[in-house]
Amino acid sequence: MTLLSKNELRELVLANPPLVENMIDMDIQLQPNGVEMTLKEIRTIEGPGAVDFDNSGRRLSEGDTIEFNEDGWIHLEPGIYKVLLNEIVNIPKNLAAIAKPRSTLIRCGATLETAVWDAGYSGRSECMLVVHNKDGFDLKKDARIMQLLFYHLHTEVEEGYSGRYQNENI
Ligand SMILES: O=c1ccn([C@H]2C[C@H](O)[C@@H](COP(=O)(O)OP(=O)(O)OP(=O)(O)O)O2)c(=O)[nH]1
Repeated sequence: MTLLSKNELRELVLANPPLVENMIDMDIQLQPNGVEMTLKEIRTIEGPGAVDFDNSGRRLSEGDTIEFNEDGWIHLEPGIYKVLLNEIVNIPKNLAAIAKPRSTLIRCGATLETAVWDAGYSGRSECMLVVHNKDGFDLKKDARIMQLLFYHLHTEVEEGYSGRYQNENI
């Protein structure tokens, strides 16, 4: 696997379908080693989820949207939250991606928990925000919160992602 850098990312963002669409400002969000993703919405995570082997007993936790104030900010007390991103990603069959929070979050005692973006997935993704700081953390709508890192696969997958979250939130 090799990590894509800025010029390759720009080409793929300008392709059809775009690797990442609905960016606020491509010039700011395209970074040397990845694409910065921004905050659309924050929700609570409520009720027990469930997961098993064959997904027959899978149950997702629920949650409510937390509103931004009139200046576009949210103050979050310590805890866990679901984060919805503004951007829609379209991962081709020869790439996969992983994400990391911006170090600014880490430096403030907050972080994001993320999984793997599969070859062939399209959608507006969701992650978990964890606020560890006892005094909480403030976030503004559209904040750049995480970096998505795209990797070339040694071999393209024959069948792309076709799970439950395909085309989610779009
Ligand atoms: O932090 C992440 C990481 C990935 N994704 C997207 C891209 C990924 O391709 C898709 C599905 O993720 P995963 O394969 O981990 O889901 P699953 O729990 O295994 O469910 P399924 O088997 O239905 O895909 O969700 C997110 O929304 N958030």
